[in-house]
Amino acid sequence: MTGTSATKYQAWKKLQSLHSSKSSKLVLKELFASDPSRFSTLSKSFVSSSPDVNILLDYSKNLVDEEVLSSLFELAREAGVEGFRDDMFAGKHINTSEDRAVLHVALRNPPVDKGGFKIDEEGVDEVHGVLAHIKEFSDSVRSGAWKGYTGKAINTIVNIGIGGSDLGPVMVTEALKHYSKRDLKTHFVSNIDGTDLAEVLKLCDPETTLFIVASKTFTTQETITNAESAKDWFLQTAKDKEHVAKHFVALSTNTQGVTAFGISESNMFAFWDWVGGRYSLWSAIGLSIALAIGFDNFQEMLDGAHAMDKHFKETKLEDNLPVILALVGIWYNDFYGAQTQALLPYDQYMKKFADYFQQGDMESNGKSVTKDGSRVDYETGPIIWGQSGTNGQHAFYQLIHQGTKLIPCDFLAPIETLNPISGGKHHEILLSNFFAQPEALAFGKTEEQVVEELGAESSNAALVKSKIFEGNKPTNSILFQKLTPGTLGALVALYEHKIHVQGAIWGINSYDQMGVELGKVLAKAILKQLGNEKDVQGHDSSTTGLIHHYQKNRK
Ligand SMILES: O=P(O)(O)OC[C@H]1O[C@@](O)(CO)[C@@H](O)[C@@H]1O
Repeated sequence: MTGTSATKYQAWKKLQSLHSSKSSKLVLKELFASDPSRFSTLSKSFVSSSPDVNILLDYSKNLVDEEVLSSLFELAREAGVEGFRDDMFAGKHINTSEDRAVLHVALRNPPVDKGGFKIDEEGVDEVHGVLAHIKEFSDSVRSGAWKGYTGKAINTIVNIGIGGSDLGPVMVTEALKHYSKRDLKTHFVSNIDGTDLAEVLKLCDPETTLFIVASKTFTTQETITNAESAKDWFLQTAKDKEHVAKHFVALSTNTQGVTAFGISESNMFAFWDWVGGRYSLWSAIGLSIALAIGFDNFQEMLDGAHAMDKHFKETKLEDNLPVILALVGIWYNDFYGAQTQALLPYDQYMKKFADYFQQGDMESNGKSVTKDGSRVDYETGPIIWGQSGTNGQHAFYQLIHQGTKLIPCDFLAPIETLNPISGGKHHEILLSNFFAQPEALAFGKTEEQVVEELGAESSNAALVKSKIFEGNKPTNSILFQKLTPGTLGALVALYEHKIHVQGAIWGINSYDQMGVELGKVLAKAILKQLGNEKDVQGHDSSTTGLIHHYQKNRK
C-alpha cells in the first residue's frame, strides 16, 4: 500500500536477495549472447494515431533478466501502483500534506463526450474555458489584432516566472522552436538577479512588448519583484497606468494577488490548486507556448500527453512504458546504489529537457519521509542531469564510460530530423552516435582487444589498462518518429508518470515541496539585516562573517 516504507515489501526483500546473488552474473554481453531475441522481448512501442506519435522504448541494455523484471513488477503491484495511479486519475487527494488532488492529466483531458476521462474535482469543468481564453488571446496577439498602447502590434513576449512557472515554457518553446512564429520573440525572466531582467529589457520596446506574470501563488518573491520592476520600466515610457492592461497579463490561481498587482481579472488566465507548479505547463502557465507556436500546436501537445495518459492508465504494468522506466530506475537507484539518472536527448531542440526534469523529478521525489511520517531507510529520488548529444560526449562521457560511478542513461532521438541540411548528413552522424554510445557503454572493450589494437605499444601495461572499457553500463534508448508537439507531449507525460510510479513505490508524497521553504524564510530575515552591521543578528559565525564582509566591501 503506498505511503509505507518500501523495505517492508516482500518484493523489495526479494530484489535485495537477487541483487546479492545475481548482480555479478548480470553481464550484458552474456545476456545478449544467450538470448538472440532479447531486443524484441525488451522493447515496447507506444503508438498513437491522433495525434500521430510513435515512440520505441528499448530497455534491453539494462542489467536485468526475466526473474529481476518479474520481481520489479511484483514490487509495483505490492506497492499498490495501479491503485495509486487510478486514485490520481479519479481526483483523489493523493497530495496528502496539502489535501489536494493531483490532476495535471485533467489539463489535457478532452471533454468526456469526446473520449476524455470522467474526472470529478472542482474546477475541472473550467479547463476548456481557460483553453478557449488562451486560444482567443494567443490568436489575437499573433494576428496583430491585439494592440499596444500606441496602436502597434505585439512582437515581443516576456514571461516572468520561476520554477514550474518558467522551466516548462522554456523547455517547450525551445523544443518546438521549429513550429514557432519567428517574428514574435519570446524571452524568459526568472532569476531575481537583476541581470536577468536587465538583459531582456535591453531587447524590448515598451510599445510592442507583452509581459506575462506567471505565478501559481502570485507570492513568489523573485517573480513579483521582477514583475514590479518590469512594470516600472514600462511606465517610464508609457506613463499612464491605464496602459498596463494592454501589456501585462497574469497566470495564477490567486485572483486577489493578481488584481492587487494591478492586472485586471479579464487579463488573468486561471488555474487550480490541483495543478502542481512543476506539472503546470499544460495549464495557463503554457500561455507563452501557445503564443510562440500557436494554439493548434499547443493543443496537439496536450493531445500527445493525453494519449500517453491513456496508455499509462489502461496498459498492464509489463507493457507500460512509464512503469518500465520507473522500475529499472529503482533497480539502479535502490539496489545498485546509483545516485543519478542522465537524460541525453540527441536532438538540439531538446537541450532543456534534462533541466526541466531537474525540477520535475527532484522536487517531486527528493523526499526522505514517507506519507505516513516515517524516515526512509532507502534511497529515493535520483539526481537528474544531462544535456543534448553529441555535446555531452565531449564533456562528461569520459566519466560515464570509465569513471567509478554507475550512471544509468536514457538516450532519446528522432528518426526524422526537422533540419535535413547537407542532404541529411548531419542527422546520420548524430544518429550513428546515438546508436554507438549505448553499445559502447553496454559491451565496452576488453584488454585483449586493446592489446591487439596497440600492437607494440601494448608493452606499456598502464597504457593498456587506461584503454579498457569495462562496459556493462545500463541504458534505455528511446527512438521517436519526429519531434512534433504531440510527440513532445507524450514524452513529457511519459516521464511525469515515471516519477509518479517511483514516488508511489517509495511511499513519499511526490506532489508537495516543503523543502523549498526554509531557505526562503531565512533569506527574507537576512534581507532585513543587510542595511547595517549592527542589524546582523542570530546567525552562526560563518553567515555573520560573510554578511559583514559584504557590508564592509560593498560600494
Ligand atoms: O508559480 P509560483 O507560485 O510562483 O511558484 C514558483 C515555483 O516555486 C516553487 O519553488 C515553490 O515555491 C516551485 O514549486 C514552483 O514551481
